[in-house]
Amino acid sequence: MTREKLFEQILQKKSYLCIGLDTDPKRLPEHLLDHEDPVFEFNRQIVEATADLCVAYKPNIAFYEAQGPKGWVSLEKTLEIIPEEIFTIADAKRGDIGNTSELYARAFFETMNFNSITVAPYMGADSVKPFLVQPGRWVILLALTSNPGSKDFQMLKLSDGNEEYLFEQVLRESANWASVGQMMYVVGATQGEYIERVRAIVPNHFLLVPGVGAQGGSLEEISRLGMNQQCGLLVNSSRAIIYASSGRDFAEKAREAALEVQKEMEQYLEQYVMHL
Ligand SMILES: O=C(O)c1cc(=O)[nH]c(=O)n1[C@@H]1O[C@H](COP(=O)(O)O)[C@@H](O)[C@H]1O
Repeated sequence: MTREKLFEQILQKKSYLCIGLDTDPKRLPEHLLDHEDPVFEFNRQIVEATADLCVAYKPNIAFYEAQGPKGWVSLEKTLEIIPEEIFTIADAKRGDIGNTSELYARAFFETMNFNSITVAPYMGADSVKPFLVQPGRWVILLALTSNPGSKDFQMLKLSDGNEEYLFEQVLRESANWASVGQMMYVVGATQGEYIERVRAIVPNHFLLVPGVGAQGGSLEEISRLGMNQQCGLLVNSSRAIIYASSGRDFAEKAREAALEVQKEMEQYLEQYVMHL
């Protein structure tokens, strides 16, 4: 998908919500357990209830892999029922030596038809470039993650006299690997105080922002400090939406939770993005 198409969808839906399909078989509503593929049935109903409110879905691959072959089947079936205009993210956090990354790219972009994949930058340019060979397929590179451990490496100060954090060097260097039409960055919503430093280096890139909802990040802060002229944000929420209820009304409650976020996003789009 092109950046223009993504922005078009954001304007049309007045939303930059990404819903995380982190579907844990242990958290499925009981009445779904009789279905042949309960995980798929759960996803199907979530997608049906929320597709007009979000612009992206992000299945976290761990939730599917953990179930072995049947998990991959649930994932493929889920991908097939996501409407074509919606951006899809394989949250797989991959990256390896070149020829291995090529196979990861084939797995998620050819065997499966994802628009994008999350990739770890630690192994450097040659581990990321194999994901960038097809136009319209995106790399979403981990820059400043939402978890407490982000301090362990990403926040280390480099000893080159510039007083930069390691995550800033990751942004600066990797911005040369692809255009703004093929690269996005993960920046946690819990990292609001650093968002201006991120935008100083990558003003035009889209950022995938997880960490609102269950992890407590502020949608208002990330929107105010992180938006650019093309919105430039995809804000993910997983548990707070898909597990809004554990009963028969789970899809309806997921819709209500998504609608609440979308309404707030509509306000920020009007306030901060001039195009509306
Ligand atoms: O790459 C990610 O999506 C990601 C990066 C990060 O820094 N923090 C983070 O929480 N995530 C993912 O975003 C989702 C957050 O889920 P909730 O906390 O339930 O909204 C999970 O799938 C995480 O794996």
